[in-house]
Amino acid sequence: MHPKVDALLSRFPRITLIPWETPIQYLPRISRELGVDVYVKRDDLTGLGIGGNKIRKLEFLLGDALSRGCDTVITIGAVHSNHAFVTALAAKKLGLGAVLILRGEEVLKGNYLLDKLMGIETRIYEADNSWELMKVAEEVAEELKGEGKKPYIIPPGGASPVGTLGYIRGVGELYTQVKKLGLRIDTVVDAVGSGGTYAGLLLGSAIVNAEWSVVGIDVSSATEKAKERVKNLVEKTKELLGINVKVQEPRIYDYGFGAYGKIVKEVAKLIKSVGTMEGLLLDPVYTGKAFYGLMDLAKKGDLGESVLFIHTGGLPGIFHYGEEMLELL
Ligand SMILES: Cc1ncc(COP(=O)(O)O)c(CNC2(C(=O)O)CC2)c1O
Repeated sequence: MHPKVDALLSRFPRITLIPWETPIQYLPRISRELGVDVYVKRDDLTGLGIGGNKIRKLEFLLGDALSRGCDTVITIGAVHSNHAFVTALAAKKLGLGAVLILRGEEVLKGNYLLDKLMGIETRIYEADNSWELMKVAEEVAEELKGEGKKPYIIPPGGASPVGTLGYIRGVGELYTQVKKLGLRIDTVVDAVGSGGTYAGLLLGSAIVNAEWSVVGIDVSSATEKAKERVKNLVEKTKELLGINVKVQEPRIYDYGFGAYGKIVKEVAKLIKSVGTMEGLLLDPVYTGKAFYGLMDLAKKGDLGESVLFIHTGGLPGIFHYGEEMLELL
């Protein structure tokens, strides 16, 4: 771990949910095809349940919940939400209750099937985006308080200053690994949903004074909103940390193909080719679109000679949308 990051984060409650460092993997065939060195930080292997990027945030969010004596976690997402499932699973692992506030059609596939298999309480609502359901989360919290419980609300994607600490710590781990391996990384690339991961990568990279640039791939085709959310998160997290470091402007590109969750042929084909070329599985909602953007930008020469992709997980998305993807191939 990075001493400066460690010192900065040591005063915040954190529960260890990731018992190891996730590996960095080189992709020889993709690199040869692109003429750019492509590495992957395997944060799909964070280990709890389906793994993924959210576990890093949950170490601080659930650490905070426990330090406040909370006993029930409430969070929000789409029915296929990776974040919602792993949040509830981690809560249960820690002996906490969990209520998921989900939006969209109940389909017993992927993460929603996992929600049910694990006996997680889910409540389904109609909403165009997860943030609209924060009001419902507050109502559910009041209901639980009425039952004598101590609820803890986690916003969509864990996109709060406390959640953002997760990827500041993640950058500390990544930077130390890159130095130890003697790698030179020009650009780090990650998918942008709620913006918490990207905000943590930006702020963490500034704290360790990393040489690389950080690029976000917007998977929802709502890039200006994503930039605003990221900027706001960076500023609020700097306040939480009591620091005033200069952070690069968010560099976010739209590869949402028109809408969040839209399953498209280009991405389905890319998932197949990356899977068969490198044995690496991407998902159609987040990492498949993000990797598509990485390859497109790399071909244009926009990412330098050496790129590192943060694989943020999302495997259940293949099982939620697999039949739709198959029809496109
Ligand atoms: C596999 C995967 N990769 C990247 C992201 C984007 O992360 P951020 O939300 O931190 O921007 C998600 C998010 N998922 C959300 C969810 O509800 O699952 C928060 C949207 C993700 O699941």
